[in-house]
Amino acid sequence: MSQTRLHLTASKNEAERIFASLETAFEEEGWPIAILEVDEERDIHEVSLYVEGDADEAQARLSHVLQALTLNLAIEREELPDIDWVALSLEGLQPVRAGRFFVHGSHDRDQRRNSDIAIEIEAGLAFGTGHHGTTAGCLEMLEQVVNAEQPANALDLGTGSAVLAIALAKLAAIPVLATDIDPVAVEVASANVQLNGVADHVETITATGFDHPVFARHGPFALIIANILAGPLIEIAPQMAAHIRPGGSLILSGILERQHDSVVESYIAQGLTHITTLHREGWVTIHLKPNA
Ligand SMILES: C[S@@+](CC[C@H](N)C(=O)[O-])C[C@H]1O[C@@H](n2cnc3c(N)ncnc32)[C@H](O)[C@@H]1O
Repeated sequence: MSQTRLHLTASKNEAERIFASLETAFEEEGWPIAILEVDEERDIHEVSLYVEGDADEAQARLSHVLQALTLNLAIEREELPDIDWVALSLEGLQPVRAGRFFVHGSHDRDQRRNSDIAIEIEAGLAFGTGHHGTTAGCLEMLEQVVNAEQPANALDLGTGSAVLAIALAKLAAIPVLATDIDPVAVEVASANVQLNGVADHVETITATGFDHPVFARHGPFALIIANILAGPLIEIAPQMAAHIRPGGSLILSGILERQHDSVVESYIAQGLTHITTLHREGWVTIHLKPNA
């Protein structure tokens, strides 16, 4: 189906407020919404809404959201032809190495080395190609934790493209539950799981936090990895603590350096110990373990 892209530029704070309101205003449609960091120093962020269906109605609702937030921002509209989004999103995508992992698109298969754990990713509209500091930080830390602890199972909460779930399945050959709040991401995740030949190990589902019956069947988990954002990570700290096995590990990312202490404190309050933190491009990846 053809799509219309409605987009506008805003400060980070405005973009986050718009994003939160759009999620509510367009809840039923489930259309993808994205915030792109265009220029962090000048605080320019681009909010895009990909509309399948009545674009006039969507634009009117978006204007209404802006009015309600008292933001006077121009909405730009772009009709998107039927194109191969996956191919487009991979144009110019450079492969990335993080620890032993080599994350690449289909056009860079020939750059794989024998010693690599290669992960082929078609990112499409889902987040996670290994380029972001948070994904790369998670890949590095999960390799260290898996090698040290040999976990028996894992949860990748906020799986996006499934890059971390695939990394876990390839490195440790353990059952991995991969969840995401966004059904589009779950479709992309599931396709990537198939593409990388790890469908026997990875189950993908749409879920918000731990709100899904699957958690009654799965878990507790020896390893939970969640690259979402500081806010939701703090919110779900009690459930995280309830779903981690004694002796297990929690890897948290999507956290800005200045948010580090408040995330760690909220997990310490749930009976976890802070083990270590990895810094990458202004983002942190945090390793915690339940108290013995
Ligand atoms: C930053 S991306 C991370 C993708 C991938 N795991 C990676 O490391 O590259 C965060 C993902 O978490 C999902 N997400 C955000 N909040 C969530 C929640 N409460 N429960 C489940 N998924 C969530 C988003 O839809 C998004 O796909």
